[in-house]
Amino acid sequence: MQPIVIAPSILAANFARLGEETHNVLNAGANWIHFDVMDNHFVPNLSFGPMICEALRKDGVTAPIDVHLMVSPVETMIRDFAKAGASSITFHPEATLHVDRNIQLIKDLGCQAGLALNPATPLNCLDYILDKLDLILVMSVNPGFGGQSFIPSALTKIRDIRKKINETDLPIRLSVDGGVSEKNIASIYEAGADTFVAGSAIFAKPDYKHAIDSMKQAVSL
Ligand SMILES: O=C(CO)[C@@H](O)[C@H](O)COP(=O)(O)O
Repeated sequence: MQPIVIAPSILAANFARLGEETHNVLNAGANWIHFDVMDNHFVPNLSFGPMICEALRKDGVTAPIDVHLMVSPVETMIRDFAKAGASSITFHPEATLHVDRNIQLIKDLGCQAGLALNPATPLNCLDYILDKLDLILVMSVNPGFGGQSFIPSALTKIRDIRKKINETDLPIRLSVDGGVSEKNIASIYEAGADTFVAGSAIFAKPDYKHAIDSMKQAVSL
């Protein structure tokens, strides 16, 4: 298992003060910044693109930026986000005919490669590519919006993926995204996740440090 990572999703931040909000969660103890990219095509919502990622880098954000592409097609955005300073880039297998090629593209551009699985996406999408991945992102809500409730069947999926990862002996991260909070993070961790994406459970709280510390304490860090 990899060291625990708390990755606030800035989708839930105040967009009018995005730079300040990003620095605030990092100063409050966040390990990564999770960057949700929505295109109103693959998912029914529109968020932000590579220019915002680049602006955060120019504003002095040095922490890993974990880009989650909820877009189709993916190739152009992979190239643009790698250029804009993304550390990892994750896409959905349903968004492209060429999963293997796009994993390779991400790596060739110097980023870590991830695959995101929607709640109903079967695990056989990991066949033949598992050893090429740096990260698997389990969606515990249907993608498109923050503030939804955690879908309990995600716990079974996390356990099943953890078994697969452990069989490889590779340092593949298992990330969980959607409805993660200080109340359920312990059960998600026990199921086998090591990376926790949380939007409203952090940004809707008045004290980001208290919110992040509560999550870390719940997994005994
Ligand atoms: O990618 C998504 C939604 O599509 C997530 O990153 C959510 O934005 C997480 O938000 P909360 O469920 O934690 O509010």
